[in-house]
Amino acid sequence: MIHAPSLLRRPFFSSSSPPPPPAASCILPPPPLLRPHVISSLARTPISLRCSAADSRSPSNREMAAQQDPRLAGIASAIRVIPDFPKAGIMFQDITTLLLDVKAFRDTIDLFVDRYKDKGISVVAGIEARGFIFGPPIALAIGAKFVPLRKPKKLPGEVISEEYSLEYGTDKIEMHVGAVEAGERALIVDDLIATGGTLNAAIRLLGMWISFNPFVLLTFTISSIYQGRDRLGDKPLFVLVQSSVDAHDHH
Ligand SMILES: O=P(O)(O)OC[C@H]1O[C@H](OP(=O)(O)OP(=O)(O)O)[C@H](O)[C@@H]1O
Ligand SMILES: Nc1ncnc2[nH]cnc12
Repeated sequence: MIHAPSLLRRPFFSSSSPPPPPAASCILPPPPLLRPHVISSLARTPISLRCSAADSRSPSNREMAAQQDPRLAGIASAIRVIPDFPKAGIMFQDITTLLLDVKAFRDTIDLFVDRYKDKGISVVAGIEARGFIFGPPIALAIGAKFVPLRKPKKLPGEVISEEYSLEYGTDKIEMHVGAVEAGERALIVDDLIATGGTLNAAIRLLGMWISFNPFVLLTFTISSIYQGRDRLGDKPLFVLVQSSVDAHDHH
């Protein structure tokens, strides 16, 4: 069971040196609770999920911003939540339903592109597997190359590797040597942060080649973002929507 009630009241966005927020991201909010889909067997039951955004911490500002950008509600509601997958106690945030919703998918990409275009970003690094879905369209739209951060033994060339622990297991990601060069400005893309282990490993990989903090972004996250966010230290983190689910709210 996931319990983090006190943490849930904390700001979920942290950065001591965030990227300059463009207009769209400034107005992105953790607004009033929204309703994503929760699927248990064939039944859909709503649980709470909040739209969120970058660096706004004032509830009034956030609520105001939420009203200004209705796309977040559509994105949040397009993410399906499946309790106890792949094991008991995990509230699995399923973005495959978002991909079926053309508007929500497009809005997701557009929000990130609006935020990160014209920031001199030359590398978008996507984390396998779901970062491969969201990263390439963002990379193309902002004029950056795409670098896949892959699970072990998938890349044929010389690689550098980082191990990390997951919410439900351990893993490793690898990157081709030479895919990025010193001085490049990178954006790391994934769909979710839970413990933050994956994202931290990605940052360490990129950090071997890029001297400054890479920007990182997620399409949505779960309640344990607070732990994951803390593990990121002062790295800029951009989250579109945030769930505040309790693992057994649905029961
Ligand atoms: O913050 P963390 O605790 O590290 O967890 C987040 C990671 O877990 C998921 O990927 P997963 O490893 O399940 O791989 P997949 O995308 O191939 O399913 C998700 O897409 C993130 O990459
Ligand atoms: N709760 C969750 N939903 C989807 N992917 C995950 N990866 C780690 N935790 C996850």
